[in-house]
Amino acid sequence: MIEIEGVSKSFDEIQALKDINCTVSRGSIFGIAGTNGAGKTTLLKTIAGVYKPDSGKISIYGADVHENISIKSRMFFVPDNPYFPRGFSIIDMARFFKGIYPKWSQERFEKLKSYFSLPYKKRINSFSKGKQKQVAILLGLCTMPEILILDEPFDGLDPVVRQMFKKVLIDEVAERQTTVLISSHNLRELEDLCDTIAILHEGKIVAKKDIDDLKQTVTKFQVVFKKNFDIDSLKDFKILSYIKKGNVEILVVKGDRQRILEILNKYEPIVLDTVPLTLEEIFIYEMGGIGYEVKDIIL
Ligand SMILES: Nc1ncnc2c1ncn2[C@@H]1O[C@H](COP(=O)(O)OP(=O)(O)OP(=O)(O)O)[C@@H](O)[C@H]1O
Repeated sequence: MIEIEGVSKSFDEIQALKDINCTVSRGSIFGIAGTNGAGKTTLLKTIAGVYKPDSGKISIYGADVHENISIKSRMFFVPDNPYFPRGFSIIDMARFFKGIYPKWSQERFEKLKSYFSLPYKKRINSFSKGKQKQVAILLGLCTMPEILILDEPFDGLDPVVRQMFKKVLIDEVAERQTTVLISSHNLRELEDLCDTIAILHEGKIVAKKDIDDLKQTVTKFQVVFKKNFDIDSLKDFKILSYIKKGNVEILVVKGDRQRILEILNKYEPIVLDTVPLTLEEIFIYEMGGIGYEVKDIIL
């Protein structure tokens, strides 16, 4: 539903986005990870129609998003530093948004209000950065968007509130099929929330993965074999890492776990452990093969 085709964007001599191609399907939570300056904000602002790409295009529901008011009215963008008019409280903002967003839900506002403890009648500009971000996300949810774009939403939120927002977002997608795009400089932050994660580095998408698929297909095995193990017996699989430490062999292999276990069992292992991998480790192994210094890209 969101089609990004050959998008590039420069600011003077800085090329912030370089030929980005990607599709985001409806009802998915799509994460964009990358270090400071990778191009995350530029990509999100281009998707939100704030920036016009220098080349390429972004289509949402088949139409170009830039200067398209009808599409923009179906999305909500929470920037890294949300802006609130001077002197406005959350209640004032709710009243203001009710007037400009046709699908504003007062019912949802009341529900979220009882859930998130915030000073609803105080000036938002006096709030901490984390609290201002909470307000922006909360108000964004009440506009009942079809597409919710969140730039570094968890930055500055304490762990309890972060978990609460993650739950609200997951419920939102499950109930309303909202498409959510989230950026973060921390891959771990996106791990338990996103269906798909793209890693942006120096303006390019250097990896894009379906999370469930990844977790199922990449396994780490720690084995002590009785018989001499021949790594060639796994030639039908992609070996992402193979290390031998004394008599312990550590393999990270992509492919059907059951079939791999059958092969390893032929060497009569004395010890055979399958170790769950974090998403970060999977990306490191996967991208190691294409020569990126992943540790520098994902924090
Ligand atoms: N309005 C602008 N004018 C000039 N350069 C810009 C502008 N916006 C972004 N850039 C540059 O484009 C590059 C990508 O910036 P962007 O803000 O998109 O990265 P980011 O991944 O969101 O970084 P961060 O995590 O620090 O917010 C950077 O080199 C940045 O300096």
